Amino acid sequence: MTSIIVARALAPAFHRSLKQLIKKGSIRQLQNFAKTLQVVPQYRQKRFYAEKQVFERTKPHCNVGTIGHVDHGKTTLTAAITKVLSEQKLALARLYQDIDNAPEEKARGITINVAHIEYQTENRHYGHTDCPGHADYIKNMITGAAQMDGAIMVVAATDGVMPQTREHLLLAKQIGVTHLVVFINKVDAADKEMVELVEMEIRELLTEMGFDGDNIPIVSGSALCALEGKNPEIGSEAILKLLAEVDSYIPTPVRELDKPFLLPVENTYSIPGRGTVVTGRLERGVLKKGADCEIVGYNKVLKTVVTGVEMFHKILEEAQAGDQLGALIRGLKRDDVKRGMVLAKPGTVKSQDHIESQVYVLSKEEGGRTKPFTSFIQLQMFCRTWDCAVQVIVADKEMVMPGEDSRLELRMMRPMVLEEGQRFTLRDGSQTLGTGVVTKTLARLTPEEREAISEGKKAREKKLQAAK
Ligand SMILES: Nc1nc2c(ncn2[C@@H]2O[C@H](COP(=O)(O)OP(=O)(O)OP(=O)(O)O)[C@@H](O)[C@H]2O)c(=O)[nH]1
Ligand SMILES: [Mg+2]
Repeated sequence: MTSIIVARALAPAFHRSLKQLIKKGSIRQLQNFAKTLQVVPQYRQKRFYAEKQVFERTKPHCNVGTIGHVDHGKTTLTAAITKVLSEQKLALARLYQDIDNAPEEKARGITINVAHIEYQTENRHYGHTDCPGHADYIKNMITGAAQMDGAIMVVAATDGVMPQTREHLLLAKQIGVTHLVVFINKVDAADKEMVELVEMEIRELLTEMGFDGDNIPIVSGSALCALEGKNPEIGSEAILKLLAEVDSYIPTPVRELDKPFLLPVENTYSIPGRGTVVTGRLERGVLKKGADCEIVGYNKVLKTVVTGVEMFHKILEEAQAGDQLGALIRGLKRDDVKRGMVLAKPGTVKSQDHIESQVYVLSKEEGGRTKPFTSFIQLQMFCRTWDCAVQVIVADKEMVMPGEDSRLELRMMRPMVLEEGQRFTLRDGSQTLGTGVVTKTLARLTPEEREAISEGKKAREKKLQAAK
């Protein structure tokens, strides 16, 4: 008791030294220090973070999340994972209530309820997303509020495959989450045959949807038992088995630095005596002085060489993804290059003017439209540093209501650099209509089709006139 009182009194000093140690100390020193802090309750949490800070640099990071039908146990499983890992000091145990009452987040004008949880296994560090409701899953996946490198799909043995199991799976597939691990939950409340039947049903569904149904790992257990510390064989052991599968089956994403460089052009300048400079934030890769590159967009592909890279008025040998930089380019005039174009490694990007996408349309409360829309509506698409007029074809229904998601075909007035998985915003005049992700690039538009875009625009204007 006395030691606690003394330690409490010393806490501010501890905090200062902790900061110092995190900056300068060795791992051993930091861990010893962390042990001392264990006696002070308010520092227990800090201790975890102190350790985590040490671990973080040595483990690759991976983003996952739980998906699946309502009430199948996603949140219970999330809580159970943190509980089981906390016993190995690899996570902070999070209560079910803490996860389920996640604070609201705003992503591009859309309110999403989503819990971001953190834990680690021996091999990796994880960011984990759990959403409290179906609508939040849809929004979260489309807007990328928490981008998943892989997902844990939860199916209750008591129910089997249900409508939202399918829907979340379909959406995952659409937006490019290809690696899944399945957890059959609530086996404490189902018999063995039932569990086997559900597993067969899941494999069939996965295959039907184009996933690797034969090889995707399926683990069965009970999240509730794990959370309550009962029946370890279907409780904590099943959780550890699940995590081992997640560790091995979901690949660590390729670091952005390993990808070919790409710089969306924000501005162009002409510097007397030196040439043209383009500026922007390097989205991925490493950009070095002397690199051959292509500048693509607005129907042009310009070849050039980067003759210098600068950041904050300092010369750099190489810039890395995330850097805000200026690149001096050879042989091009300032007017050749425009904001919205992309500077990239030759042959790695392509212009598109026709795509398929999955779009979430904002509800009225989120600042979106009050009325539904149908095909041939003309909108403005915003992506990276460019924007462009698009014609919309609603692919999967008659009309789209505010607050719904839909598959939209977009026909663009001019070709710009676009890739599958890229996110964008659609606006209607000064109002944001929705946000989406490119799911497929389609064949380039023919001149006739492009003509039809402007005709469609005229037709729509006529219709609007008539309605008035
Ligand atoms: N018997 C049993 N019940 C469980 C198990 N896991 C979860 N439950 C119960 O199932 C109910 C739903 O669990 P949640 O974790 O809230 O489910 P969810 O998938 O997060 O639900 P939503 O977020 O509403 O979609 C709760 O009453 C849990 O206690 C389990 O392993 N066995
Ligand atoms: Mg939940």
